[in-house]
Amino acid sequence: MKIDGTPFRSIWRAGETVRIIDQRWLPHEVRVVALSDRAAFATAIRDMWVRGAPLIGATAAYGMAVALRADASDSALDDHWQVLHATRPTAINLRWALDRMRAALAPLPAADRAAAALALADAIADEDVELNRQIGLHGLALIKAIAARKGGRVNILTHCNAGWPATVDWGTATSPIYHAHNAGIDVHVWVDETRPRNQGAQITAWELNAHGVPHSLIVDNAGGHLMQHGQVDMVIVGTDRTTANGDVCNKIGTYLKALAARANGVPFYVALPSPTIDWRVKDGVAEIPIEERSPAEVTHVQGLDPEGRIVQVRISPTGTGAANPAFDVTPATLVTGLITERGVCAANPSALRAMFPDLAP
Ligand SMILES: CSC[C@@H](O)[C@@H](O)C(=O)COP(=O)(O)O
Repeated sequence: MKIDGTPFRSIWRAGETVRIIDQRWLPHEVRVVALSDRAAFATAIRDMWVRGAPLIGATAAYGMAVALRADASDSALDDHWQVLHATRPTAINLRWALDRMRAALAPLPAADRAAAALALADAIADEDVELNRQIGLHGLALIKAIAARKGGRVNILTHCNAGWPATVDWGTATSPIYHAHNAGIDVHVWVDETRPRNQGAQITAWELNAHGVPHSLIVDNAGGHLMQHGQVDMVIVGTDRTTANGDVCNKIGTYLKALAARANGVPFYVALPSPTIDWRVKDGVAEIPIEERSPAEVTHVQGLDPEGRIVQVRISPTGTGAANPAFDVTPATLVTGLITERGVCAANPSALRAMFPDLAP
């Protein structure tokens, strides 16, 4: 997508150098940084310079490629896998990308691994762009149908940032929105701010603004009220891990939106590329590891001060503790449909298996 008229991806290569947008500074500054060794890649994923399930996967792939330049032995291949895999626990794309890299590289002579790894990381990044573009086309059909039925503006609620900065390009939840907007459909997006880190306020609002998509920022608790008053036509969110049964794990608060959507008859869609499916997991609530992040993300908020400095401000009493589970699981029964690169399917095991017979074990 474009920033001030210039096309950008969230991660890219200039020669041998891998660059990212350091998302900690959005929306106030577009800061581009180069990641030059394994430690830098691990820090960038763990400390959320990059975030969003598909981008975490692509970054890990490039991290493996850069790490292999320093040491491409068999034991190093496993060690790079371990270090990069330990960065964040919930998004399955991380493991998917690292497993794919290791499986392709292990049979090669050590001397050939680094170059092959870079080419494979490029392929993973390019594939992600295409998967998300396809998701957009399938989601577009859903939005078109609502626009035709309703005969006016389509109001879509989204949570967190499942936009282009969470992927390599297009986004998952935002791809149908961009496609609809580009096709001339009048779409308006309710953007949940998404406490505690405010990915909605900081990143989704920024990218929709940059592309000229009408949107309104809302506090996380406003969605139910808007649904009760007929102001939400559909919900589209992303996911960090989707089980073989169709449960979806996404940013904390997604589950409450799904409950409110069900109570108000609002369709609740989840957009995902197939690498986000964890075929080994059936029961999302019981089996998906939920990342617990720093209490400081809850007790403080980050923003720009009048002098233009990014600062953290305490909002709770000193001494008050905080819990910070970063994700929750929405059971498949609350999901209207899964928007994948191959089409829209029901969130149940047989529909998922029928959509991906070649991937399901
Ligand atoms: C297309 S991204 C889907 C999800 O990864 C996204 O909704 C999300 O929850 C991101 O969480 P984050 O903690 O910012 O990495």
